[in-house]
Amino acid sequence: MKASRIDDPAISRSPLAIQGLTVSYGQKPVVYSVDFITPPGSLTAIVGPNGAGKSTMLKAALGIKRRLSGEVLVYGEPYEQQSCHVAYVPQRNSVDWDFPATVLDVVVMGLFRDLRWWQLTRRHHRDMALECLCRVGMEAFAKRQIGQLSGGQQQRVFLARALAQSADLTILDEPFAGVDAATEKAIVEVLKSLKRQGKTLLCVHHDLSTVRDYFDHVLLLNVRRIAAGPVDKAFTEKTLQEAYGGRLSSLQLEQIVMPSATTQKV
Ligand SMILES: Nc1ncnc2c1ncn2[C@@H]1O[C@H](COP(=O)(O)OP(=O)(O)OP(=O)(O)O)[C@@H](O)[C@H]1O
Repeated sequence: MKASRIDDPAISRSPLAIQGLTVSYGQKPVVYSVDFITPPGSLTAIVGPNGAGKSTMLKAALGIKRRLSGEVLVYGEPYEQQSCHVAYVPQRNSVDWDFPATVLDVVVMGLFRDLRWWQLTRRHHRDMALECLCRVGMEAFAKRQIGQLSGGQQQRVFLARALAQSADLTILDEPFAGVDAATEKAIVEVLKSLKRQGKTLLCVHHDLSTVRDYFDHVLLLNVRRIAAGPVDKAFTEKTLQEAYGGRLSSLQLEQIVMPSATTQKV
C-alpha cells in the first residue's frame, strides 16, 4: 500500500509544506506546480525575478489567494486547521496605514488572533507588546499613530507584531524593501535570533548579494520551482541563470556566487 504523504516525516515535521501548488490570475498560471518543504528551524530566502510569483505563492499558501490546485500543510495538517502556528508580515505597501491605531495597538493585536483593536487588553499584554517593540528599537514610538511612521519604522513595527505572535513559522514578504542599512541589520539580527530559538522563517528577498550572509536555505522560483535546499547547494550560478535568465550578467553571477568559491578555496 502506498504510504500517505503525511506519513512522510519531512512533511509532518515541516512548518510549511507546499505540494503541487498552481495559482492563476487569469488563464495562465503565475505559480505552476510548486513543491516546497520548509525545513524546521531554517531561515529561508525565496528568490526570483519580478513577477516570478513569490508573493502569489505565499498568498495562496496562506489562503489569501485561491489555489487552482495543490496542498498546503502545516506540520502535516491542512493550513486552515493550523494557521495559529503561522505569522505573516505582508509587503509594506499592501497595508492601509491610515487605519486608526497606535504602534502599540498594532503589536498587541499580534498577541491575539481573535482580539480586535477596540477590545480591552490587559496590562501584561501591553507590557509584552512593549518588550517586542524594544527588541526592534521602536519602544519610543509606542503611542504614535501608525500612519505617522517612516517606511523603515513601519517595517520594524510589523516585525514586532510578528514577534508578539511568537509563531513557529513567520513568513515575511520583502522585509528589507526600502529600509536603511541600520534597519536592515536590526531586522536580520531579530530573524537570526528567532532562528536560534528554533523558529522557522521564510522571507521573500531581492538582494542576491546578501543571500549567503542572511539565509541558510533558499527557494529559487520563476513560476516553477527552479531549485530549493541549503544555500551552498541550491544557490549556484546555474540555478541563478535558470531563474533570472539573461537578466543577470556573468559578472554579476560571479560576484554573487564568488563568496562560496572563495571559502572553498581557503
Ligand atoms: N491582483 C493581480 N491581478 C492580476 N495579476 C496579478 C495580480 N497580482 C499579481 N499578478 C501577476 O502575477 C504574477 C506574479 O506576481 P507576484 O506579485 O506574485 O510576483 P513576485 O515574484 O512577488 O514579484 P515582485 O518581485 O515584483 O514583487 C505577475 O505577472 C503579476 O503581474
